Amino acid sequence: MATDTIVAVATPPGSGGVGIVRLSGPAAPGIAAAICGRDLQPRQAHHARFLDAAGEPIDDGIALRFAAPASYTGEDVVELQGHGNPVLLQALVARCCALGARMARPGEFTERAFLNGRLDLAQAEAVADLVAAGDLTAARAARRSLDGEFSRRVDALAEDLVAIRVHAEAAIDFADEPLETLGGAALAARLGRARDDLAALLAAADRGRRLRDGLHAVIVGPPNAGKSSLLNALAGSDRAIVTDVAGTTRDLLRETVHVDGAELALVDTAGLRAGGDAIEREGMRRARGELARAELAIVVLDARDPEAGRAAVASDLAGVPRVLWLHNKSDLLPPGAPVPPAGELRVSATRGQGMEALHARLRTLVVGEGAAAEGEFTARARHVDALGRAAAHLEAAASALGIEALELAADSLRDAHYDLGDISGRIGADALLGHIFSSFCIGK
Ligand SMILES: Nc1nc2c(c(=O)[nH]1)N(C=O)[C@@H](CNc1ccc(C(=O)N[C@@H](CCC(=O)O)C(=O)O)cc1)CN2
Ligand SMILES: Nc1nc2c(ncn2[C@@H]2O[C@H](COP(=O)(O)OP(=O)(O)OP(=O)(O)O)[C@@H](O)[C@H]2O)c(=O)[nH]1
Ligand SMILES: [Mg+2]
Repeated sequence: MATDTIVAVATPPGSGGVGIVRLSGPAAPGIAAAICGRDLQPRQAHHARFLDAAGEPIDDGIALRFAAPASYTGEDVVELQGHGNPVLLQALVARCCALGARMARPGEFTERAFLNGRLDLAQAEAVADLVAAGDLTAARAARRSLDGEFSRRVDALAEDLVAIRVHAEAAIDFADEPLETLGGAALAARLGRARDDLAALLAAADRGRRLRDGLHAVIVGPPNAGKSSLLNALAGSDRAIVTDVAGTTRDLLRETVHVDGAELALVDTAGLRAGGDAIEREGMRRARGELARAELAIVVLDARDPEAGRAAVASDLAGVPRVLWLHNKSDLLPPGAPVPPAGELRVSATRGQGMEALHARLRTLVVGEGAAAEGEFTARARHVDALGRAAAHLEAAASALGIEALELAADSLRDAHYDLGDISGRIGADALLGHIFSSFCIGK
């Protein structure tokens, strides 16, 4: 348990209806009593004046105390909920510091919740994901991780590994007997199941990671096809200038959008065509530079003449790992117009036709096939990496078991078990902690 007391403004910078100063640590109740002029009862809302050193009110508001260990951090916690004015909030923080608190580092409240066993590491990371979630689907996935859904699956697997390790270690002690008589077949079967479970968890975690990390997607196509209109439709706002003049967009325009929980870092670009003035040519140069780094190209064609557009961009798409072809302006097509080739979508950016199918396709491109929305949770590259290492160690354990090299198998099983421990942070992960919590916002 920490001996010092931390303080920070927990609400976002700027002014708002209410602003919260949060304290955690043993001195929090005393500091709050000095500021409020009386002791605070745990879990009761008190309306109080928040006093400065001279006894003059800095603000008035609601004071709340949570007594250790029944608090967010597991320590004594106090919240001073004042008016949402940054000047007043900073004055309150300064007063808390004068009374013995110190300013919290980013993520330090959640770090303390972790250190005091209120959350495991994957859950603590999910707090940051929940705060950053760009839509409700992403928030729900983060919520599941925060509730421990991901951690429970990791823990269940870790428990299986413990049982398998115990079995393997016991067999080592009877090394003069054949493995068969020591339940070798059952051991191999259990290990096989653990490998299957791990593979399924790895796939789910990788989807969770892609959900969180998103894709860098570049919108390209011939001039006037509706690229900027598409960006606006996906963003749900008039981000980009749209006109009927070919060559409207010159510079790159970046916008992060969320489709069904998946994040896309979208870039609108200048239309690609031969010729153009100096500005337009510079715009095309930038568009091609962006394409070279794209994880996904969204090609917008005019549905009335897709082949001309296709020819104009085809040579620029080499090396882009994913390409989605859209036939835009479907509303202008005559009835009975030929349907696009398989895999290509017909949409109308301005009328909204086909946008639902587009959302579904984009989500699949980000998260991958087989991504059941149900039960999805957020995960990070760090988790996927740990699961991948554990999977490699289980492979090695299975091979070793196959040649009855029990000691080797036991070593690999232990390594796999430790890999899983990195995810929850329950088995020595000190080096990771500073890195993880420093990416939080202050006051979280
Ligand atoms: N005002 C306020 N709102 C907030 C937070 C906060 O710290 N303060 N949170 C901060 O992230 C989130 C809620 N998370 C919280 C998690 C646990 C506890 C807590 O006091 N837990 C105790 C008591 C549980 C109970 O009685 O229900 C415990 O777990 O023992 C508080 C907030 C979002 N809203
Ligand atoms: N009817 C119809 N018009 C559209 C649609 N999408 C875009 N447009 C119109 O097509 C014109 C060009 O749209 P933009 O979004 O500016 O096209 P762009 O591809 O960004 O064009 P540049 O930036 O010049 O390369 C505008 O007049 C839009 O209103 C659509 O789905 N249906
Ligand atoms: Mg444009």
